[in-house]
Amino acid sequence: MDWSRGHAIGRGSSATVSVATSGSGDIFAVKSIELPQSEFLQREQQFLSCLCHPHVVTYKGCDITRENNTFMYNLFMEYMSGGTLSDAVCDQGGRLDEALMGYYTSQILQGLDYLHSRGVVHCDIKGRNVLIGEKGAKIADLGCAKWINSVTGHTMAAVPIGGTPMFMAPEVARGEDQGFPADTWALGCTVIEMATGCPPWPNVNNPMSVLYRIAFSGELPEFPDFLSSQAKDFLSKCLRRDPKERWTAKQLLKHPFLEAFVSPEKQSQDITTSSPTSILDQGIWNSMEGLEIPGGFVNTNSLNSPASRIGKLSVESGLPNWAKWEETWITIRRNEAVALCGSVTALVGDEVDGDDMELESTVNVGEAEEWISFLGSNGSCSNSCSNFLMACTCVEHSDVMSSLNFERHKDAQVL
Ligand SMILES: Nc1ncnc2c1ncn2[C@@H]1O[C@H](COP(=O)(O)OP(=O)(O)OP(=O)(O)O)[C@@H](O)[C@H]1O
Repeated sequence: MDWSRGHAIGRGSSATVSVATSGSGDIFAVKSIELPQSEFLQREQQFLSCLCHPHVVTYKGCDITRENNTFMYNLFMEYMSGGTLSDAVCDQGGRLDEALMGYYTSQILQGLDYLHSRGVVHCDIKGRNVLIGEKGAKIADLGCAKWINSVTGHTMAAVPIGGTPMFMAPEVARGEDQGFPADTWALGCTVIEMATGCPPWPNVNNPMSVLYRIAFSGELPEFPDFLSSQAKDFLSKCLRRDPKERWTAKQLLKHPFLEAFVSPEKQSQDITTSSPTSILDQGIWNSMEGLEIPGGFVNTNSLNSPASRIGKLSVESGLPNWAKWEETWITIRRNEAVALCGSVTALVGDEVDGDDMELESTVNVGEAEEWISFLGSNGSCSNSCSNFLMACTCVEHSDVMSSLNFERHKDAQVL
């Protein structure tokens, strides 16, 4: 396909996303990375290319280009003009109206139900991986996704655990399993993000403590007080520590919190709405005006009210922006995990030879000390993968990427 790259619209931990135009004038999004580092993007391509659903971002092809003497791997997708769900929350003053939360939640769930019915676990559901477009929310970024064997219920290959620590389910944080229920947990966390503009564990600023808390504390994220009882009940069905007790996407679609948004007639009401070009377009709100929801009706005036604008300004003017903070976290990828696992084992083992000391000195010293004291108080890293997960997620992305030589450690074994 003949196409040209436009300006960058987003950057993730692995790739850059730009607007692009085809020879025939169609606009789409292209996610690109240098070919030698494109393993994860190619993985995403393998998933996206066999999926097709109104609430999963649409695949449009892929190619390899040569730009400035560099080979680039490019993945084409539909362009989602409204940005991410996290951006939408921020734009609305750091908190979405409950009706809008229900609207987006039902759409994410429809996408999730489809993925699960095709044997795919997304593994990284969060506001930043949900994109907003003309017809509402679509699930994006399948870079961490996995196939589940429908007979055994386990992943098809021994794929290491991935995702974003704040949104990880307890069994994932412990390194035990990452199946469909892990997506349900992450969805519950995303609902909290929509309701509060904050991460599900807002008062913990040490990533290692967050993972420890998720894995072993027995606690649940706090449900926002101001939510309706139906919204809280919905959260209680997503956020159950035992994955077997969590509701499936199909069950959740029937929950009263979402009733107004997923019944066939309301769905067709959604589909026949005019097509706003972004989350800020009045059309999307107008289409929901007066829509009956549990506990009342959608009042879209509140979305553009002075209170909402002041809220937005207050966020812009310096209240904590957790999304920015979150950018410093690692999304655990296979190679990084293998490399870091080796590193952490070396750090906590008693056989710290010269080589390992050299490695230790490349890690942020304060955090390395935290690893050691944490791992020291929780047994040897070699007992399970979970401790390594905690350790590697406590390192800031920039520190790790710039200082650790992954090549050197790629032969380290996942324990
Ligand atoms: N189809 C799209 N349309 C519009 N913007 C997009 C699209 N895909 C991605 N973006 C933007 O690019 C950003 C990065 O995309 P994405 O999350 O897929 O990259 P990534 O490298 O996989 O990120 P991560 O750090 O989550 O692994 C998104 O947060 C979003 O702002």
